[in-house]
Amino acid sequence: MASTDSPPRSFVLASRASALAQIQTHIVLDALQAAFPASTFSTSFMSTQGDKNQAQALYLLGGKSLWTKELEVALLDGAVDMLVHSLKDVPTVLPPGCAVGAILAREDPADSLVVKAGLRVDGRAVASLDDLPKAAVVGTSSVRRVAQLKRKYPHLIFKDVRGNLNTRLAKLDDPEGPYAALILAKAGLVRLGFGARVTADILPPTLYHAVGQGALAVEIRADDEAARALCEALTHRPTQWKCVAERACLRVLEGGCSVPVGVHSELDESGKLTVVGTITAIDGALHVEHEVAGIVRSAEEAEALGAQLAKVLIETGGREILDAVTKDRESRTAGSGEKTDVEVHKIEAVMEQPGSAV
Ligand SMILES: NCc1[nH]cc(CCC(=O)O)c1CC(=O)O
Repeated sequence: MASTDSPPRSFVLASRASALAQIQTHIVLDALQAAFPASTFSTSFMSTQGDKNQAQALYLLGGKSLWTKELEVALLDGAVDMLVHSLKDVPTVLPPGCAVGAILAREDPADSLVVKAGLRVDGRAVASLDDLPKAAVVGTSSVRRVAQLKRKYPHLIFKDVRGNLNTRLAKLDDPEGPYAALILAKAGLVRLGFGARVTADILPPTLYHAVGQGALAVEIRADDEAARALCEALTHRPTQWKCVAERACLRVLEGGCSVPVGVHSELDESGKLTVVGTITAIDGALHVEHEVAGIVRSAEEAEALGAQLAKVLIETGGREILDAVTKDRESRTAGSGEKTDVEVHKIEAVMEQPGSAV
């Protein structure tokens, strides 16, 4: 436990090296520095498995910790003290010794349509997905988005697009490139200063966003009480309750960022939390959707509500959809697991060190 007379500590904040990750880390650093002027904060940026493997479809990479593993190794080693993540990239089960310390106020969690610069169809600007012609190519690397959008737009072609946000926008606007539009998280575009590129939001019931989308999380060592106390001050309670409910739902569904689970949450002034969850088959043919609501007074109660939503989804057809998704992925990745094995060994080595687990 940090006592009040212990010398102010310095904390190293770490994240991926992408432009978005660096901006997000500075958002957290500025908030910490303002709230705790006696402590010092610095940054460290590194690339992750998700950054390194840009060729393979995210869905087939399949791992739940693509964006977090290398960072967690550095955290548990004590090389860094706080990891800044997009919450939606944080697996619902963390390695032993790691904990979510803070969840900051959420940006708009919506998914947005971004149309190719200057694109016109029949002489008119494109204002929504409804304006795109048959066989137009829409770029997104999220199975959740593809699965849901195939239901309403079976005539469009959904094509994987990888790379950081700047790269994706360059691929979109390339006059020789195949994409008529991309679907991207609005929060990332806004934080990078590309908010003006948003053509339209794609909202429920057309598209439910990812669990945790739009929120920033700070991951800490579970036994670092000083870091935990600092993080407590950054946490935005309404965002935290919505997001822990969404994450509890996904945890029960045994999913990761690459399964077609969508959500939408609302918390009103009376403390009533409403969470809608969806599971959609990869081809869009099957879809289950449910809503739960209840008064919540703590993160634990929010978590219980999210877990209850998952149970209803599983019982009403979700189980069959998730099993089919798993089978599909296994059949497409058979014999190509080497990269993942290497990373797993690395993290196990760290977790075996005495004192790194709680
Ligand atoms: N790894 C993808 C990812 N992780 C977080 C964001 C955007 C920011 C957020 O959702 O908080 C994105 C980009 C996207 O989905 O378009």
